Amino acid sequence: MASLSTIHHLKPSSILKTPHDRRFSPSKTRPTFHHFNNRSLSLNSVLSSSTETEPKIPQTVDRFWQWLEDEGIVSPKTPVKPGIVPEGLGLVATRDIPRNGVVLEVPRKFWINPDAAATSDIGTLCSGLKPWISVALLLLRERSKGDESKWKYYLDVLPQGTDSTIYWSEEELLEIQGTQLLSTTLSVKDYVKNEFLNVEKEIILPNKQLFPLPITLDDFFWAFGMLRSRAFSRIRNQNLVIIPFADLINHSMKVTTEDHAHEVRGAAGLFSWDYLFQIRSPLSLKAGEQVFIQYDLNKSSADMALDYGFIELENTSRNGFTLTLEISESDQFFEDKLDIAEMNGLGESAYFDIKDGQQALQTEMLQYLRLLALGGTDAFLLESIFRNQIWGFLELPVSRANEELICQVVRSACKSALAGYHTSIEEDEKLIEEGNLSSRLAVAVGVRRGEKKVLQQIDSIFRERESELDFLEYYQERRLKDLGLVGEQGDIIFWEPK
Ligand SMILES: C[S@@+](CC[C@H](N)C(=O)[O-])C[C@H]1O[C@@H](n2cnc3c(N)ncnc32)[C@H](O)[C@@H]1O
Repeated sequence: MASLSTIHHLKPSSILKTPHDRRFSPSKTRPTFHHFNNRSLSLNSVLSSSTETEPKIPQTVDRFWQWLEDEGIVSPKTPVKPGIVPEGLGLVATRDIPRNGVVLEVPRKFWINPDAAATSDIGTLCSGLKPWISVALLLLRERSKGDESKWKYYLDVLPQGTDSTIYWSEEELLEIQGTQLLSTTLSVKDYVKNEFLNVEKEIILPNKQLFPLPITLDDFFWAFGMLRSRAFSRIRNQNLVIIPFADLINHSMKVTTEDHAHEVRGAAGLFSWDYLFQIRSPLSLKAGEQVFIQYDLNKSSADMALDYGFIELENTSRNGFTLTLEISESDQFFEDKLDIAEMNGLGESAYFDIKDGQQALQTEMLQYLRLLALGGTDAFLLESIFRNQIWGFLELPVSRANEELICQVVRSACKSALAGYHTSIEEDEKLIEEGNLSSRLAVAVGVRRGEKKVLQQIDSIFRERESELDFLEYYQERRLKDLGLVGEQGDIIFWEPK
């Protein structure tokens, strides 16, 4: 049996990276949460002639609607109109719309995607750029053209930002201290900043005729945020496309399918035919009700916080925690373990998403954990003669020491991750119960509560396993059974001379 001392290289910190590994030192002032006024359109300055009872529609939105009409994208037959709704701008049914009824259609020439960037006046600069960067540059270039831009009226209704954590102040980020969301947010911000510095040096500064006005890092973040929150990604041939008008539709958890976007061929103006981006309503709606879609069933709460700036506070099934496991370079069996991991489609690091309520752990995660913990008297399994079988062996407990070690390591990593949050689950739940949280605080409290719950859940799975260590069947026992050397009662049958 392997003793802990023979596998001492396996410390919690070496296999399970927790979010507060990252250095983050926001200012020491207390966080203040403001409701973020994220739209440049001023709701009380320029108002249209909407009726008294309806929220006033800003003039920029009226002008956008007029433009859609002039371009033949909407007509009196269009069953929706823009409205001010709790989620910002949205689309509201003007008559009953059946489930799967067509809500809108937008011809290809208005789509904002890498093709549009390639055929625009910055097209020659875009070849070789990452698709999202070419679209971000197109948005910035068009915005700087003002009245000259083909998308002017659309750009005028875009918000200045969202509640995505990429826009949070340092004080606001303190509210997600210790979370994986914080560490992802900081990595994304670093990534966007580096991309900006590159694009500024290679594209923006050398092409002053196309980018006469300075483009700042904040501008670039604006474009990135618009893409993350508004682009459609799952229609045929379109991995990244902003569809003006269609992007006014908000998300609802009541919608449980993502089958709302279609690419069809049809009339695109008076005399032409083209591809149209079509949205069909996933819900049947009465006149006056808001149109909703499901943005993404697979996104976790943290993904939603980062991409859209909101979460489904009541829906805990999106809560999750990603365990990052790593084969330590200081492990004396590093090469063998890496070889085995790679033969089985994994690498030096592996990531496992654990969801709220998930009772059973992924077999692949247990295999990887057992591999990481393998050492001492179990190390013979790393020999090359077992190379093709070992992954199968690791599906089941290898030895008491190995299984005990994975329990200890995971539990201690969970404890240390839990210690990194500045509030308890109970405190978060009290805040949620009291209500009245600003939109950003609701995201912070919901995500940190969700992560902690999942960490507690992982800890309890391994606590239970720890209590079962004496009753599990291990590799040697299974081997003996396979060889017919274990009797019915688990007793070992010794060879006796006849
Ligand atoms: C595609 S846009 C939808 C139109 C947007 N409401 C607007 O005012 O332009 C996505 C953004 O709308 C907001 N949003 C959409 N659905 C929401 C929801 N269920 N709860 C809160 N905000 C939502 C978020 O700001 C999100 O980033």
